[in-house]
Amino acid sequence: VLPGWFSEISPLWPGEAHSLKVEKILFQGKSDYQNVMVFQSSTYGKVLVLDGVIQLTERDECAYQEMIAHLPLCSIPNPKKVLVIGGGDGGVLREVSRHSSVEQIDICEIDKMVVEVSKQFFPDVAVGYEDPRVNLHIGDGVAFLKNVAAGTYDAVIVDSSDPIGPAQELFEKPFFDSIARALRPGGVVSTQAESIWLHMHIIEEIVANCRQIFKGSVNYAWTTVPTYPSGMIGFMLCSTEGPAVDFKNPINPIDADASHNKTLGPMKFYNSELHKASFCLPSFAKRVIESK
Ligand SMILES: NCCCCCc1nc2ccccc2[nH]1
Repeated sequence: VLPGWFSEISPLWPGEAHSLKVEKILFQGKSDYQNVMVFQSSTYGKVLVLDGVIQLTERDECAYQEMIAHLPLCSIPNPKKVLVIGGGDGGVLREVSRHSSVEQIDICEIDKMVVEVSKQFFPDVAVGYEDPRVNLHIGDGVAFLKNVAAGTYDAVIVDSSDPIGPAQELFEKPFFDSIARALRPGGVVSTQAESIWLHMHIIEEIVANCRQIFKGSVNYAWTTVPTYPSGMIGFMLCSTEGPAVDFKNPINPIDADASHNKTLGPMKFYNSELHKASFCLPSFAKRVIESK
């Protein structure tokens, strides 16, 4: 049989669809929250798809996981307590574990099937769960944050899917309020913040909410992910009132010699020059994001 093609048709990117050549479908399931599929692509390794939307491929996941984790953690001295909302594939955990100052990594993922499927088909991504500092909570991030004592975390990373489906609430103001409350003064948050090519209106709203809630700094950074429509995705990087955080100046380099970095191997994407460059925006985005 001729291998088929997977085309990513979604209301999130009307009129366009990125396609990948399929060698073999490895898993198809329906969890309590979404459809889950894994396929072997011809040129991007294995691919994780949730409700028809590509979440990661083995070939380019590094560009997303490394940036969403190191942009916040390399911007503050000595991060100790980190919370990941979403990120059930374990890739953000892998990257957070590279920071030897970190003592506790809590993760709250709503869909158990994503964790199990990642451990089965994406061992180099799910390796993050093997770190002894990781505590996995299966549940809704909104509810989880309500039970967190104020000022608990140095950093919160929201590795969500998109505002259509289970992650919808993770893009709304009350959720950002609960993050600000959970962070210490001068604490930082990094969230998946869509594409400036496709979602400028969503980003405009997110930025307006963040400016009301995070009284430290509010920045938008971006990375290039070939298998995401428009070839890129961005992040909100915000800090709460307190010790100033200059996201554009990475003050906390990763200890490359730390033991966990020896087992994980070198980073494939992030470096401090790219850290600085990732906050440079095209004019059409700058005038919306930096004026709000
Ligand atoms: N944790 C996975 C990150 C989000 C994956 C889904 C996705 N893919 C996208 C492509 C362009 C803009 C927003 C997108 N959102």
